[in-house]
Amino acid sequence: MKEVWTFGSVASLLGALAFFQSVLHSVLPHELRHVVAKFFQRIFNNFSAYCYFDITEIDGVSTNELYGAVQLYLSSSASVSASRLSLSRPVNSSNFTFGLSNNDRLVDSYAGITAIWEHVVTQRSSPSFSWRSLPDEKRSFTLRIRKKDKPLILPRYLDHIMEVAADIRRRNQDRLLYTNSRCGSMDARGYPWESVPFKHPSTFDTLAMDPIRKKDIIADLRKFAAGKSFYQKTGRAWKRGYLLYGPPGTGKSSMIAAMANFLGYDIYDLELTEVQTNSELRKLLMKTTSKSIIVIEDIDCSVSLTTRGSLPNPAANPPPHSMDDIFTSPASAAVSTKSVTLSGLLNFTDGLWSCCGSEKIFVFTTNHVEKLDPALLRSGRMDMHIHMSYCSFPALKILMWNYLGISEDELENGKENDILIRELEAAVEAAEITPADVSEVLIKSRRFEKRKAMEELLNVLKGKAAGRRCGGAAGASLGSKEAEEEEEQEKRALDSPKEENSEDFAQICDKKQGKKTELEGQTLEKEE
Ligand SMILES: Nc1ncnc2c1ncn2[C@@H]1O[C@H](COP(=O)(O)OP(=O)(O)OP(=O)(O)O)[C@@H](O)[C@H]1O
Ligand SMILES: [Mg+2]
Repeated sequence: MKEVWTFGSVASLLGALAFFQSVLHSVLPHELRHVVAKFFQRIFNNFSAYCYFDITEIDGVSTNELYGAVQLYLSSSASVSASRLSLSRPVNSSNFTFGLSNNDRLVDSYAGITAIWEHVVTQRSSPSFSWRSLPDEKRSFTLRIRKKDKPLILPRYLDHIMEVAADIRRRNQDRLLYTNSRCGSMDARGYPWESVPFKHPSTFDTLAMDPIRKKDIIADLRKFAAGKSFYQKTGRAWKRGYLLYGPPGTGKSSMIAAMANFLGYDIYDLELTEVQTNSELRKLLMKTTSKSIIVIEDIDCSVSLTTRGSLPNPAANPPPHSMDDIFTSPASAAVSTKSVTLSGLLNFTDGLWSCCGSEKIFVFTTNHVEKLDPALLRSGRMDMHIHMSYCSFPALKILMWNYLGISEDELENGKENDILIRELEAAVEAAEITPADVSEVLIKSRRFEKRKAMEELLNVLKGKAAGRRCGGAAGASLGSKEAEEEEEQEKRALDSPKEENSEDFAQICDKKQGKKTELEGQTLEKEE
């Protein structure tokens, strides 16, 4: 009886409210109704324990970055807790992203404080005049938190959301490879870089090199990526430089790809010959993002970088006649304002501008380390010098696994009883063959069964070693003990980057240059 009475009273109350509302609608004009509604809303807000923040998709006429970030951020918690989700796949991404459905809500918590998110979607009422076409729906997120919690979490919570969203975006999106091959021109948005999805499959697992050195590099990268507080505490810019040097085909580019895939960073492949001035170089740097690897390949071939802006001597340095002269003449490189100079490049890697953004890795590669200016190699600029050398047996084991599916254990354990494996080990060390050449042989012999493929490889390695021995006899200076010692000294100097190493390195270069001139002199004498 009580229930019927309650139901009856609620029904009559609702009826009275509807009647009252229709009377109000007919008596009060639209503007007055709006004022009354606003008044009641204000009273409600004053007495409510909550405050509300609307994050609209379009802020005026520009897209609101925070809306996109919240959408991504909520997608990470939405996938586990909500029952109805929206699904999307962004451009360049190979992953799906979950999202909060229209007019759904979700409870999140940050630092022990509860935040309630609602996704509000309404139809855009009247098509107002706009320079750009706006979507039919008006979308926004509303954040509801307790008024007393507002000062505790607000700026930090939003920063946290931006960070998480950037992380999700990076994980979902494939790496991007940027290039500046546009000759300094910009795109419609004033951006000097062009990008394509970066799909290089090289990883540290597939990279053939000395396993101990590889471990060192991985540890160094890991330390760098997790070193935010270290760099902050020590007042150092959060960046690191790697110099990769060695003969062609030893895996320098593959190493860069492996680094990018390991860290999840984008790559900026800087084509230095396309850059006309130092200021253009700086602009390019300013437009790179954090968490990226900036690569200059074959730095010795890019531009002449052997002088650091010394004063011009017109007699010794005649003015350049062609564009080629500008790039090839060291002095003109310093004099001309129309070229990148060594000091411009040093500023690029080390100056104040190099710190715009953070978490940046610079990688230079070269086949001729002796041609580089020691200033480029000093520690702090190029923190780690990595020698990519000819294929060793440990590297060969990795390639055998990559191409033939022969495991390291199989080779290591079989070595005692299997002469073929022992011969392979000796031959690969003697052959001085690059991993690229070994890869080619292995690709060709993949059609054979494993044993036959190994025999094929052994034949090639033996042939190469024999060829080297013959070649070595002709070029006596190459195989001499003195030359070996020199090479060893050079490696030592480069592998342990310290400030003094630049001097060691300079001495080595001078010595080498001296020896080269001496040899050239001898050859000339002989010819005469
Ligand atoms: N260390 C390596 N591990 C695995 N594969 C390698 C290695 N070195 C070379 N290769 C193979 O050889 C190809 C060429 O190697 P890569 O381009 O990395 O050499 P590079 O040192 O950059 O040569 P260059 O000096 O000519 O630029 C790669 O695609 C890869 O297949
Ligand atoms: Mg390369």
